[in-house]
Amino acid sequence: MTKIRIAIQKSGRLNEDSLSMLKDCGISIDNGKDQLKANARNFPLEVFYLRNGDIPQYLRDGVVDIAIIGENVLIEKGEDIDVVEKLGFSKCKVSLAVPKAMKYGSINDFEGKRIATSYPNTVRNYLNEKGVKAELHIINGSVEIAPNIGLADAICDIVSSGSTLFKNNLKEVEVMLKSEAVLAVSPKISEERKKILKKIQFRIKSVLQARQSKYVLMNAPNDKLDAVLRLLPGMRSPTVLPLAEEGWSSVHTVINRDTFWEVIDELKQAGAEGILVCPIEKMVL
Ligand SMILES: Nc1ncnc2c1ncn2[C@@H]1O[C@H](COP(=O)(O)OP(=O)(O)OP(=O)(O)O)[C@@H](O)[C@H]1O
Ligand SMILES: O=P(O)(O)OC[C@H]1O[C@H](OP(=O)(O)OP(=O)(O)O)[C@H](O)[C@@H]1O
Ligand SMILES: [Mg+2]
Repeated sequence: MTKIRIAIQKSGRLNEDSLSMLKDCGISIDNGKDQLKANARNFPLEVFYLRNGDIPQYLRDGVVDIAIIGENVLIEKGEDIDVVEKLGFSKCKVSLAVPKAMKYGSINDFEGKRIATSYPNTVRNYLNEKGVKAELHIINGSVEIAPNIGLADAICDIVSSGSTLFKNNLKEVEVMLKSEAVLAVSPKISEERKKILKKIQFRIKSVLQARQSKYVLMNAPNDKLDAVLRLLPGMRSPTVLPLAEEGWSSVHTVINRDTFWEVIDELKQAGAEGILVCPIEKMVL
C-alpha cells in the first residue's frame, strides 16, 4: 500500500504541536521515543523525525512528501517549496535587533554593521531590497548574545514574547517577516500520494475550524429571542428549540473564539441565561 511520508521536527518547539495536529486529525502514530521513523496505525502515513533546518532539503529531494515546518525556515532555505496549509501554531517573527542603548533611526543605520544571524539569506535579501550593505556572521544558536560579547553590532533572530531580546539588552527595530508552522509539500510528490495529501488537508481544515470555534447553548425567554438571535452568527443560522417550560427557548450556535467573550456579555444583557460553552472536536463545512 502506498504511504505518504511526512517529516516533523524530531525535538524542539514544533514537535509537540505537530504530533497533536496529526492526533486531532485522527491519525495515531506508534511513538517510540528514540525512533527516527514511525508508522501510523490507521492511516497510510509514515512519519520521519528530522531537524527542522534539514527538512527543506528532504522535501526538495523527495525523500519525504510533506512536512510540518516553520515558515521562516522555508523562507530561509526553501523558497522553491510550496505551502498548502498554515497551521496556526509556533507563531513568531524574524526580526533585526540592536543594543538598547543604540539610537536607531532607520534601516540605513545597518550600513557597514556586523549582524549575527542563523538566517543569512533572509537578512541578505531584506537588506538588498533596502539597498543596505552589512557584514553577516552566521551562527547557529544563542544569537542574542553576540552583541554582548563583541561578535556583532546587531542580530537577526526569532522573536516571540521578546523576553530573550530583553534579557540580552537588545531591542527589536525591524520585523522582517512573520511566521507560523505550515504544511509544506515536496515538488516531487507523486499523483498517488497527492490523493492522500488531499485527505490530510481536509482533516486539517476541519481541525483548524474547530479550534477556532466554540459551541454555545443558552436559554432565552421567547419575548427576548429576537434580540438574542440578532447577536448570533451560526454555521448557517442558530438552532432554536422550545424548552419544556412554556415561554422559553433553547438556542444553539457556533461562535468564533476571538469574539467569544464580547458576544457572551452582549447575550447576557439581551436576556440569555444558563449559557453553556463547549469545545468542538471537528468542524466540517
Ligand atoms: N520562541 C519561539 N516562539 C514561537 N515559535 C518559535 C520560537 N522559536 C522558534 N519558533 C518556531 O519553531 C521552529 C523550530 O524552532 P526550534 O528552536 O525548536 O528549532 P531549531 O533549533 O530552529 O531547529 P532544528 O530542529 O533544526 O534544531 C522555528 O523554525 C520557528 O518557526
Ligand atoms: O522572544 P522569545 O519568546 O524570547 O523567543 C525567542 C527565542 O526563542 C528561540 O530560541 P529557543 O528558545 O528555541 O532556543 P534555541 O536558540 O536553542 O533554538 C529563538 O531563537 C529566540 O532566541
Ligand atoms: Mg530555537
